[in-house]
Amino acid sequence: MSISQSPKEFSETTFDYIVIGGGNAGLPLAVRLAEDPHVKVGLLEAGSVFAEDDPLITNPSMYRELSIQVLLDVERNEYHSRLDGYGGQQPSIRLELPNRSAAARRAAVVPASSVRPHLSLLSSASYLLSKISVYSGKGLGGTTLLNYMVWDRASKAEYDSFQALSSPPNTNANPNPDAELDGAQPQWDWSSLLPYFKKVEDVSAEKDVPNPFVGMSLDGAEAGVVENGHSAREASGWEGPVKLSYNALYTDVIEPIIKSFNSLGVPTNSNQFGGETEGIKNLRRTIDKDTGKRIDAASAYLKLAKDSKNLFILPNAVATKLSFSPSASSGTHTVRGVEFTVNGQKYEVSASREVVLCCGAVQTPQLLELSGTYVTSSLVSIVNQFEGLLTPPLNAMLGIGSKSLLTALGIPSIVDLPGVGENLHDHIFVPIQYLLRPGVRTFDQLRNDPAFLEKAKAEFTSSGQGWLAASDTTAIYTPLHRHLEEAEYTSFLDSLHRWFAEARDKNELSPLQIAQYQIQSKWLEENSTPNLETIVFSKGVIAPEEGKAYFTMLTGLQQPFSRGSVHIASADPLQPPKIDPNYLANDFDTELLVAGFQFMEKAADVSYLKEIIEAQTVPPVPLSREQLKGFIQQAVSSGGHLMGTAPIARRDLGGVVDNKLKVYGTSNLRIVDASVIPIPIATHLQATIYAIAERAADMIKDDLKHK
Ligand SMILES: Cc1cc2nc3c(=O)[nH]c(=O)nc-3n(C[C@H](O)[C@H](O)[C@H](O)COP(=O)(O)OP(=O)(O)OC[C@H]3O[C@@H](n4cnc5c(N)ncnc54)[C@H](O)[C@@H]3O)c2cc1C
Repeated sequence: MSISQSPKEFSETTFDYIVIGGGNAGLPLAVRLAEDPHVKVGLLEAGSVFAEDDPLITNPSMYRELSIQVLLDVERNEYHSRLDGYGGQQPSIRLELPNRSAAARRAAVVPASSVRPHLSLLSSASYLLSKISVYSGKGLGGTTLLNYMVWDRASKAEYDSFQALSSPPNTNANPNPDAELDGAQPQWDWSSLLPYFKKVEDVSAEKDVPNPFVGMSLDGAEAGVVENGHSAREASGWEGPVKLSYNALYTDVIEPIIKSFNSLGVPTNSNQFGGETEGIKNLRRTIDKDTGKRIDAASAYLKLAKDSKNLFILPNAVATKLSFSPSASSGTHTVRGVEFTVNGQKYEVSASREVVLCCGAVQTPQLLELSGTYVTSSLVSIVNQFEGLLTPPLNAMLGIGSKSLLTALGIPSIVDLPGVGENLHDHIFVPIQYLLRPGVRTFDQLRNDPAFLEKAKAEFTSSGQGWLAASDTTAIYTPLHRHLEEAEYTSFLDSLHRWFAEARDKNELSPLQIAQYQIQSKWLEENSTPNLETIVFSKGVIAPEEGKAYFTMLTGLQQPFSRGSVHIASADPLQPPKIDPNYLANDFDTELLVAGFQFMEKAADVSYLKEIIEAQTVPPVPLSREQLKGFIQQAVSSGGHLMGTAPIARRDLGGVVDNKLKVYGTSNLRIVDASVIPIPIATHLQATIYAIAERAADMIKDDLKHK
């Protein structure tokens, strides 16, 4: 493998495969493709390569700073400015939400009088700001360089839904999953992804150490341990590149939290990787147990390629366009090369087989919409001598995406794919925070007690262990029916169905939204997937006072009904696209968050938690249902899980890629990243994206075998 410093040399190489974006998906994909010594793989990455021991990346405690940055949207620090994928090359993207405007805040139902006395306490809280920031990582490793390192999977039902959206109507799933290796359209479901989840993972750190989660050792009847599908051992991978470990230290709030949620009927899930994900989960982490350091896509995968002679990585290179040649016979377009810039200088590089877009859910649709010209610019300069004779001119900018949207920007669309940049969804969160009674041990100790912090630093430096290697890993995944009384639940479903029928009849929903609704409403009815996640932070997150300890919970909507979009705002590839997250556009999303929030309040009222709580600090006063809706509008923040903008789905539904991840209307352009996830799934995304990348590598290799 070579990490090239010469864009010229890189551009003069003809690669078999060019991968654009060296993140969570792109880097693993490039490394796996280069396992075939007969092909040449080029990887373009917009960001830089971080040193293996850069503490900014590797020290897990840095994520605590990040969590405050992202969830509360306070000023950006060095951590962000060096890594932010939407900043740097691209100006930072801060979302203006109409419902967060000053006017809306004034009109919000939380009475001003109840907020004002606490204003200083809340001054950095996101719900007093009118913008939400969304982030992604920029650098070899992508967002795995800065994410919170938690590792989980969605449920079987959620992955199975990919198949329902991507297979032709009225056909059963491919009865023989092996058939896909003989050129048939592959399946996208739990069974076909499971081997790839396992291929990525290395859980060998768990070999001799039982899961130390306090929930596992609580009284069995109380914990109500879920036994399901595969055994925990069978469902996990033991030899993959991504080393995983369980947290070794738990704060004093974790046991009361588990007991409180258990007593509300939520079981502890001892086998969250087996396909059923409801319950209290102790999430794994991408942390090497021996060194205490973060494992990102670069630290995990580059070592696999260290001896390869056919993988060429060019950092600090922003891909700006693709060049195509039209195919008269089939009507499909073939990508010939990629234009990129390094330090403002333009270059082009050719791909003889395929180009794969792995730029994440925001920049992948941007590149599609700006996808380039019919031929490379060198050829254009020759052709330009005949300017005026050719219609349309060969150097005209072309795009892949909605014809009407692109035409409005003066860009002819070569493949009319209205789904490009649509279907944006995210997980969104709302906080509640409690001040704890004196003596309760939380991560606040690191903030409040300098001697404790020094001791923790020394321990981390000498052994990679201790409180600086520890993190919060408790998450509670629940289906809606756990949150509501039977009558409330039935009435929620009834009004949801009524809304759907009306919206469909008024043509307010896209074909994809209609298909997704059938799936998401079934999940709600059958309780087959969790709909809400509660994340626990054992510390004060929102303006904590000196010397005091807190715990914070965030309720997170996992399967929203609202859909946003990402589209180019200009034909300049270096300008950021416009992200419209459209959070809470659908009232049922607010209703679901109300149910999630009230469940957190209910848990805090159970004796185990009640005993250790001194006061609720955020929101500062108990809220009525109507006030709570206003608070949600103001306090909601992004979970950083943007996905779905180039979904695997049938073309007639608005899909952008087929089951082989190929962009419709092209012969050799694929997408492999968060944008292909077609429907919201209740999980943090990185494990799923690694698995999709591993699978994509096998598909591409297999296609080459059958050529
Ligand atoms: C703050 C935060 C915390 C998170 N925490 C977790 C967590 O704890 N667990 C979890 O599972 N998930 C988490 N996620 C989500 C998860 O990390 C991301 O969804 C996932 O990593 C995205 O993977 P990707 O391959 O789609 O994109 P990325 O990993 O972002 O990769 C895209 C790459 O493409 C590059 N690129 C973009 N445009 C161009 C271009 N034009 N030319 C060249 N290169 C380009 C970028 O620089 C980047 O390296 C978190 C996300 C955020 C933002």
